[in-house]
Order: sequence, then structure tokens, then C-alpha cells
Amino acid sequence: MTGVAQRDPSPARICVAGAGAIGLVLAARLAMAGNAVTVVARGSTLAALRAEGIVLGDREGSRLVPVLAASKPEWQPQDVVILAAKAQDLPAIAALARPAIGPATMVVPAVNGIPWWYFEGTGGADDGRVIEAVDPGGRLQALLPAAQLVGTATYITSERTAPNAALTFNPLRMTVGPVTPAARSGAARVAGLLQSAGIATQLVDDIRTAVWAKVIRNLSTNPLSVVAGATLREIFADPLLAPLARATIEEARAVAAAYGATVSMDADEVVKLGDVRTSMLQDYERGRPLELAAIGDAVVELARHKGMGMAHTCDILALARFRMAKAQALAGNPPPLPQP
Ligand SMILES: NC(=O)C1=CN([C@@H]2O[C@H](COP(=O)(O)OP(=O)(O)OC[C@H]3O[C@@H](n4cnc5c(N)ncnc54)[C@H](OP(=O)(O)O)[C@@H]3O)[C@@H](O)[C@H]2O)C=CC1
Ligand SMILES: CC(C)(CO)C(=O)C(=O)O
Repeated sequence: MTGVAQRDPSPARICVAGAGAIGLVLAARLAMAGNAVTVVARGSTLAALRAEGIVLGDREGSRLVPVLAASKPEWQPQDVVILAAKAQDLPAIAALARPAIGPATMVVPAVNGIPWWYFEGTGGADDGRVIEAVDPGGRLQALLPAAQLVGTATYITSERTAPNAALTFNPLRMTVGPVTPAARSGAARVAGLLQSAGIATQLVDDIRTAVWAKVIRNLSTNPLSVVAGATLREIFADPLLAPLARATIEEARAVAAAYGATVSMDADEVVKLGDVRTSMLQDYERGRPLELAAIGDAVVELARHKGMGMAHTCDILALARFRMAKAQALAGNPPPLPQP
């Protein structure tokens, strides 16, 4: 099944829960392709979506895309529910979107980091194991049916420029695959919808290896982008930052390998993305919580489970936490002491 997804132009009912940088791009592209898209949003975002729709700027130009917007879905179950929030907001947004999930709905978290579902249906001693860093107490595991999950790795670089506006200037790419064999045909349908929406989509059997590849990219760039205030290009082009990023890559690759995933990462490809500010740097600059648990702590948790250390990674995560705490203290908003 692994390969470029077949386009699927038959329209679907799609809920995109989370109207940020990624949710706006996905919702707009899927609506432009003829799907019935409802966006779950709140506050000024909800108001702007209702008044104007989505303002999408991408390589094809800038346009206004009308969508339905709601504070919570009260309609019939959807064909697809996309969860597009920061990992730490997933339990809240998943609970909000739950009424839109029927027995045939495919649930697609478009979220960075090690996903809570990583050990769902894997067999062996770890089958169903909860990753405490991303799903303390197994709340997400209990809320979202594993058989309906489609995993993703999102290679879209996007910045939110207004409550209802997103700007993305690199090619739109995603990888999707079933979390368990029961989701195989659903994953193919989701991949086809994305492909028809102009998002170059790879459909893979082994979504866990694809997730590792993306996590390694995020772990080596996102926290460091906060520590140094650097863009993706700067990280790998800078003689001081590049070795730090590479040390993190090697530590994370070793952990991935311990879980059976062989991953390589081409730093030149990342440099080519240009002066992209990672989603974590965007959050830092807006004083928002950082996604360090899913992108960092979860990998360290998995490493420890195999008796492995990640010295460089832990240092960079600590520095990113310090920088965030310091910025919040300077802004007169001291956070609770950050916990690793
Ligand atoms: N931005 C990027 O370039 C990339 C991001 N990613 C990943 O994609 C995921 C989404 O990131 P991104 O789009 O950047 O994040 P954003 O912070 O831009 O968007 C998240 C959205 O979720 C909304 N949200 C959160 N909780 C709730 C809630 N309870 N009810 C309603 N809305 C809620 C937020 O609303 P509000 O604004 O009101 O808080 C916000 O609009 C993350 O895991 C990120 O790491 C992956 C690839 C690239
Ligand atoms: C931009 C990108 C793709 C980093 O590699 C990303 O995932 C993020 O910003 O979180």
C-alpha cells in the first residue's frame, strides 16, 4: 500500500478541530476541493471565520475560502475528523470533537511529537502502553477509538498571520497511514482526500517510522529554535548550532532504532525550507505553552524505557524550558516551576 496516494475527488464531510496555522491550511484546501468542511474554533478565531472565512496564502496565491465554523460540533458524525491542535491541547479538543466521531469516522490527529497511540495494536509486551508524557492517565486512549485512527506526519510549514489567516510558502506535504490494520481503507480514503486537495500525500503501511522521521526533525529543530531564536535554515547553516542539532538527531535516531525504526535525516533538505520559524518558536514569541512534552519528553521517556540516555537532548530541552520561564517572568507572568 505504500506510495503516492490516489486522488479521491468524492466529497466528504470533514470537521477540522483547531483553527491554527495547520488547521486553517488543511480546512481551506479541503474546502476548496469541494468537501463540506466545518471548523471548530473559539473566541476571535470563531468570529473571524464566521464573518470572513479562511484567508489562505500559499504558493498558488492568496484567497478567501468560506467554511462553516462552530464552537462545538452538534451535527451528524463526519466522515473525517482532523485534530489540529498542539499536543497538550489534544484532550480538550478531542473531547469537543467527540460528538462528530461516529463508528465510521476516521480520526486524523495532525499533531507533532510522539503520538499517544504509538503502542496501540503493536502486539508484544508494549501493546497498548500509555506514554505518560503525552497521555497522562490514558485519557486520549480512552476517548478515541484506536481502530479509527489515521496517523500523520505533517510537512507543512505554516504561520498564522491573523485569527483566520494562515501563510504557507513551501510545498504542502503529508504522510498518512493506519494506526491499526482496521484503519487501512480509511487511511487510503483520507490520503486520497488530501491528495485531491493539493497536498502531496504519501500513504504508508508503517506510519510509526514516518512519525519517528518527523519527530527527529522536530526534536532537532524546534527546541533549539527557541533557545537560539533561529530559523530552520539558520540552525543547519550555523557552525555553532548545526553540531547541536546533529547530536540530537543521532540520539533520537538511536532511540527510533531501538523501537525498530530506521530513519535518516537530510539536513540540506531542511536548509532548503528557508527561514521558517518553527511552530515552537512561534509559540515562544507569543508567550504560549511549548510543545516540549510530545516532541521532547516523550522521546526521553521511550529512551529510558529501553535503558538509554539522551544527554544532549535533555540539555537542550532544559534550556528551552529555562528560556520560556525567563520570558514569562520578564513579562510579569511567572509560570509554575517547569518540570522535565
Ligand atoms: N505551524 C507549523 O508550521 C507546523 C505545525 N505542526 C504541528 O501541528 C499541530 C498544530 O500546530 P499549529 O497549527 O501550528 O498550532 P496553533 O497553535 O497555530 O493552532 C492550534 C489551534 O487549536 C486551537 N485550540 C486549542 N485548544 C482548543 C480548544 N479547547 N477549543 C478550540 N480551539 C482550540 C487554538 O485556538 P486558540 O488560537 O484560540 O488558542 C489554535 O487555533 C502541532 O502539533 C504542531 O506542532 C506540524 C507541522 C508544521
Ligand atoms: C516547520 C516544521 C516542519 C519543522 O521541521 C514543523 O513541524 C514545525 O514547525 O513544528
